[in-house]
Amino acid sequence: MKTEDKSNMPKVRIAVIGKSNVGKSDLLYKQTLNVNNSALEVEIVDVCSCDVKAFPEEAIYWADACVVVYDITCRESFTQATDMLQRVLQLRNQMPTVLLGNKADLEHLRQIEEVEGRTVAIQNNCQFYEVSVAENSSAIYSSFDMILNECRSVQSTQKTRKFSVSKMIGTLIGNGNSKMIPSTNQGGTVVVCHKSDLYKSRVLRRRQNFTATASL
Ligand SMILES: Nc1nc2c(ncn2[C@@H]2O[C@H](COP(=O)(O)OP(=O)(O)OP(=O)(O)O)[C@@H](O)[C@H]2O)c(=O)[nH]1
Repeated sequence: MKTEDKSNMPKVRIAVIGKSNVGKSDLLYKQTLNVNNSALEVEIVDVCSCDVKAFPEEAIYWADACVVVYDITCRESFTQATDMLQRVLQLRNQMPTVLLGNKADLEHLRQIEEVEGRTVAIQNNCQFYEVSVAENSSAIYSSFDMILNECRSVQSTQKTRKFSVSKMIGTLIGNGNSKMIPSTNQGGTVVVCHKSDLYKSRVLRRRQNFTATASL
């Protein structure tokens, strides 16, 4: 793909968080996305094992969406995921978020019933899936499709709002002629502060240039 094409591509940044050993890295390496034919650049940060004490706040501000992972065979990972989910939504209550219960292939070792995960997700108003990265379950793809679609719908709402703000400012400064006012945020009417300005890479491993296609 040409560089200029890529620079115009919508971008989605996803933070993946959860206790150590729940399968975050495997989830990312195996992930491929292919929904319809609209290009979307996806940047994923695998936030190395973290807990609420060392909560990756910067990554949450940087991201457009968050995936919280636990291991269905480990009660502690579920407790941590629950705390982390609440913390994420305290910081960014409108952020598209999904709770994933991984290692669903290890049914005989299960410590967390599916209904427990689903209940926490409902209480926090986020999506929930049980998946098995080992078995490459289709729920992995459904969860990422869902989160990308949610992000793109948020982004398109934001674009509409920016356009409206430009027009409103034009009206306020007494210039009703839309030809004289930039209809986009170029030309200094609206300053966009990128979340990446808030982001520091110190505590994170970045997976860049992860390109996917998605719907909308
Ligand atoms: N049975 C089974 N094992 C899995 C699954 N997903 C990951 N694993 C295994 O779980 C272990 C931990 O996976 P990682 O991807 O390294 O976990 P992580 O969350 O990135 O761990 P940290 O890097 O310590 O944060 C590895 O041995 C994986 O092979 C799964 O769906 N089922």
